[in-house]
Amino acid sequence: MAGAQTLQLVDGKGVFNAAGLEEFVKGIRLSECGLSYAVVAIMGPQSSGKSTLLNHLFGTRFVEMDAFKGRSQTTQGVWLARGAGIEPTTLVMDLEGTDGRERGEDDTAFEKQSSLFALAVSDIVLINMWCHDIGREQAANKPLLKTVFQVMMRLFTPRKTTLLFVIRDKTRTPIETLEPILREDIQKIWDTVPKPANHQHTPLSEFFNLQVTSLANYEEKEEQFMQQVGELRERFQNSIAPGGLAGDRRGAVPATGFPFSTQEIWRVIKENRDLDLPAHKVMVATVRCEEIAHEKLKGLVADEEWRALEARAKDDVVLGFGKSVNEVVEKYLNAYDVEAAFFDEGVRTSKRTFLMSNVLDVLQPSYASVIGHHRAKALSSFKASLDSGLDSNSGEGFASIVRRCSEAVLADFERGCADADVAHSGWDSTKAKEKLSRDVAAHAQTKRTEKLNQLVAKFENDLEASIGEPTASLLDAAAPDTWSAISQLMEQEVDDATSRLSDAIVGFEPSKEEEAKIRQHLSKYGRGVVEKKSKEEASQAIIRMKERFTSVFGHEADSMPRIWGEDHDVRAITRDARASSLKLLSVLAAVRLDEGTQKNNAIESSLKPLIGDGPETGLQRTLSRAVSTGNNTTLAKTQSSALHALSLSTWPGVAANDTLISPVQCKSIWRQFTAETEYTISQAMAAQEAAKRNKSWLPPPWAMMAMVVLGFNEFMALLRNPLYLVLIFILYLVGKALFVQLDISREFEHGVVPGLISVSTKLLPTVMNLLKKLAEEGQGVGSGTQNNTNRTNGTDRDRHREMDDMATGQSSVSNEPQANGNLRQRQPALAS
Ligand SMILES: Nc1nc2c(ncn2[C@@H]2O[C@H](COP(=O)(O)OP(=O)(O)OP(=O)(O)O)[C@@H](O)[C@H]2O)c(=O)[nH]1
Repeated sequence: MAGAQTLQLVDGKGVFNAAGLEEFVKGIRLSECGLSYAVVAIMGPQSSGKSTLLNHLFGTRFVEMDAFKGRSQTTQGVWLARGAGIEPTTLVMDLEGTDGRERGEDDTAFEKQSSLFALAVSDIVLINMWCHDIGREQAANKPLLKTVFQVMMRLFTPRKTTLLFVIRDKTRTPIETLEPILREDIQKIWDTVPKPANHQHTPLSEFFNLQVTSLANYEEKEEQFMQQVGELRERFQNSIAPGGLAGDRRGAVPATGFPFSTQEIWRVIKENRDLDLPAHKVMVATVRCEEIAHEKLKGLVADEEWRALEARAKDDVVLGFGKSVNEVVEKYLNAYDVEAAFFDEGVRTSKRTFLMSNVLDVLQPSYASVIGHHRAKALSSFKASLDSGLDSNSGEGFASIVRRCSEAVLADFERGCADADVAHSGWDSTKAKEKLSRDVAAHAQTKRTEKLNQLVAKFENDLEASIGEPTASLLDAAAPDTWSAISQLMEQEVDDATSRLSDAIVGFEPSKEEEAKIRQHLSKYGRGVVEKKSKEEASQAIIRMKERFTSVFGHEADSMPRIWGEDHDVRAITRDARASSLKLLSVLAAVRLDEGTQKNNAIESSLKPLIGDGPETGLQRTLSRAVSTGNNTTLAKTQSSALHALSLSTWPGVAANDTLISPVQCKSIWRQFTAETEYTISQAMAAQEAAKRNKSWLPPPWAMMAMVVLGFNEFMALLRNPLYLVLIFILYLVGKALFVQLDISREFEHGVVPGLISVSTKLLPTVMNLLKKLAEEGQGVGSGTQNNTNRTNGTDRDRHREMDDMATGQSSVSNEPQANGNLRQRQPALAS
């Protein structure tokens, strides 16, 4: 039924074709028109040639009644088409006739509804009327006009719609005569229409712009009709321009809101409610602006440029982020502005704000991500520049490097934030900057602590070296002022170290408290080194004591090895050696860095009675007797009470944590020491006895005389036969060799019987060995090599040395290493 550009907007049953309208609007691209479009509607009696007029006037294709079928209703509901060749875009609405017989009296309601709809939507309403009805009381258009004026009151605000009365089938009466009569008729009708109180005195001209035109009979004077229609058509060109047919129109709805607006108007009309056009306009603006805002937001979210920015922002800093984002946002805001330009300003602005807020919601995560990347980058840049500053050894202080680097990265970060700034967002990077500052400060603090610790550790190592070994050496010397010397050494080294450390930490700009704390730590550390070294030495007290004992016992005053002779007083030497070891024990017993000498003397005095203590060995008993048989008989009592004091676990006047070896432990160590050194003493005594024996190897003079007298014949026989001499010499050599090989003097050190037994067991193997050596030497004589000579020389040298040993009577006891070896071998056995 409809042509290509014709739409049944409201059907005969009053159903609004919203989907069709959307399609229609899209098809004619109405949304691009803004406010530059006009809406024209036609009202009038049924079959009064409305459709015919519109089709000729606007080039539309509304269905016309077939002239040969008689006058009956052809148009039902409301139809819509676009006027062809009319600028600006003109929408034309053909309404159902107002007095149609087909609908009967009940349909008057639809007449009212469609009339109200046409008045609310249109800028120009054509009132089609027969020329012969003008001035007639029963004219067909009178009820129509009444209806128009009545419903107009329900629009609240006049739109200043142009009512163009088109007088059809114009007679010979000139229009100039007809028009006043028509206006008079219209005024009469207006006056009779009941009005609300606020419009009681409102003139008709306030609501309508009345225009009148006439047309010749289309059926009879078609040519004239066509000419007049052509002239009338010209009046619709630029109809909305000032002075045009709709130049005075008010409250036009922007083109993009037209479909929604018309639909809403029809809905309100159908619900038989009053149509508040201003409120409707705001409502349409609200809905449409919101739609446009959503549309633009959707466009931005899907925008390729934005999506690329968003993807990059996730991974890294995006240079020029703010600028790029602003360009994208600007594009969509401008589009919104263009589309929403003709809607109510208040609504438009508020929805723009709403759009911007939603846009910012979309942008915010990416912005936050970019700022986060800038922050992370700034922090790592700070770390790198700090490390490089510290490694450069430029002489710049730590605090100064930190200041320089942090200022640089914070400035960089601020530039990054400015670069990422999104216009109108109001986003503040202060918090991010504060967090960066905190992170930078935390890292600097960590680094500072690390560097300070390294520095302090270096000084600790220095102290360890400068105090540790000297302390050990001083303790080993066990002089009377050992502890005051150690204390002095410690203070001196700590003072030196703290002074150097103070210079070294200047660059860290430490507070006075911090510096004092570091100095205190170093001082404490120095003391700790002494204590540690002392503990180490104390743990080896028994070894040190034995070394000391061996050293004193086995060496003369001039440090030469002692060769035990008859004139040596073993007891006195033993007492001296033990006293020396006891002194060492007293030094190692406790740390005495404060008033060391006094405490040292007190401990030494407490330990002195131990000289008489020890296991009840033969030697010990001898030594005890030596002490107890002295002139002072009260010595034993004094020693007894002193020994009781040695049963305590701490030294008087010495703090528990300064105690290295408790009195009880001292007692135990001493007991072990005396037991383990006993063998050395007995060895010395044995050596002394042997020396005595060696000295008296010649027979008595009477025996020598007897030998001369009784052996005179043998002596003479020897003189007569020198071969005996050679034989004797050979026997001497063999005997001497056996003497050396068997180490006869040593074997007999422990008595004659053990010596004989030992020598008898070794004799045969030694003789065999000697013979073997002689045989080997006999074979080697012919070759006469240098090696043999050397070996012989070597053997001679050994022999000479052995003979020298025999001559000097040096014993194994005087050989210190051997003695120590024997001592060590026997320690476990003694201890057990
Ligand atoms: N007398 C006269 N008849 C006309 C004129 N114009 C059209 N007609 C005839 O009137 C009849 C109805 O024409 P339409 O244009 O269909 O009239 P309408 O008002 O649109 O009819 P509905 O849509 O049914 O209300 C047709 O037979 C036309 O030829 C005219 O100017 N004068």
